[in-house]
Amino acid sequence: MTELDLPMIVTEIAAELAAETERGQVADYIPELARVNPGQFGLALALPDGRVIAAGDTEVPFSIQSVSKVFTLALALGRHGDRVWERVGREPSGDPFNSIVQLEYEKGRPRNPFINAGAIAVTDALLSSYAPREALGEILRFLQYLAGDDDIAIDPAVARSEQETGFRNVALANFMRGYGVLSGEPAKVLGVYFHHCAIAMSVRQLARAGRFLAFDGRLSPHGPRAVSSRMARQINALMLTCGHYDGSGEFAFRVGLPGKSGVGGGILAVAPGQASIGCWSPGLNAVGNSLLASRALERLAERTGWSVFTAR
Ligand SMILES: NC(=O)CC[C@H](N)C(=O)O
Repeated sequence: MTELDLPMIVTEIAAELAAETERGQVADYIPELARVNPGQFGLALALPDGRVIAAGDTEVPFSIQSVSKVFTLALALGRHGDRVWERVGREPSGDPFNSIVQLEYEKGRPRNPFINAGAIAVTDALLSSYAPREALGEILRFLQYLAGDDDIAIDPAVARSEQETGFRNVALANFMRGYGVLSGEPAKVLGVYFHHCAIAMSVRQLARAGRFLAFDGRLSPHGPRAVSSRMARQINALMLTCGHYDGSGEFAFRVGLPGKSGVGGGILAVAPGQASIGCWSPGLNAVGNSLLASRALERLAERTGWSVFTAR
């Protein structure tokens, strides 16, 4: 097989998407996110040899929002192992990320760790080992370690904005507390949840932070281990089946790689053995996933041949 010209592929995709006029809608239910300029686009690939290939707005920090759920899940699994699954399931929900409807039928146990209810339950699990401030410190340190970059922080304006308007998340947390699925006080759990969603990172940092998922739990194929290979495999499976909420089937069909989106417009995608991919464009499609980042990843998968469904 001929060697892929990744710098050219990445540059071309970034140029094509910068020129798009239809860019989706920025999330406006979190007022601070409504102010983000939808004209931005960035794509970064972290490769097995340590190189990062990037184009577009590669250094602009954006709100990672639900992409943070991948990292809190990894931390909670590392801390509590399979006991995490006592409070959250592993099935796609087929419902929007902030839906409450299944919770009543299913006795307050969220379908998976990537919908809001599930991620709030995972944050609650973390709080059985850490005080709120400590938990946020652990999450940030974990991301800094994974990305090899200390310059990753919480955006306080986004956290505040969400704290002031996150009524639906308050409902989800109280509902789960009513069923005993949350053990902590809802306000405390939500405080940590809102703050980890408000972490800001660039696509370069995100691509580097996701390397452990592309390389069997290690930061590079023969590098230091961050999580077990079993855990990396399991998180990838959940990203593929649940990472885009009720758009997960469509993303798997079009892109064919595990991915996790956030309403800030970011997507972390994983091409096992090949690359960890950070992509960002703030405008969202109808189900709350980045319109142009999804499109970019579809083109990247087509042009590289990367897919978890293809023999290589
Ligand atoms: N899909 C998302 O990124 C949602 C996360 C956001 N912080 C919320 O709770 O609504």
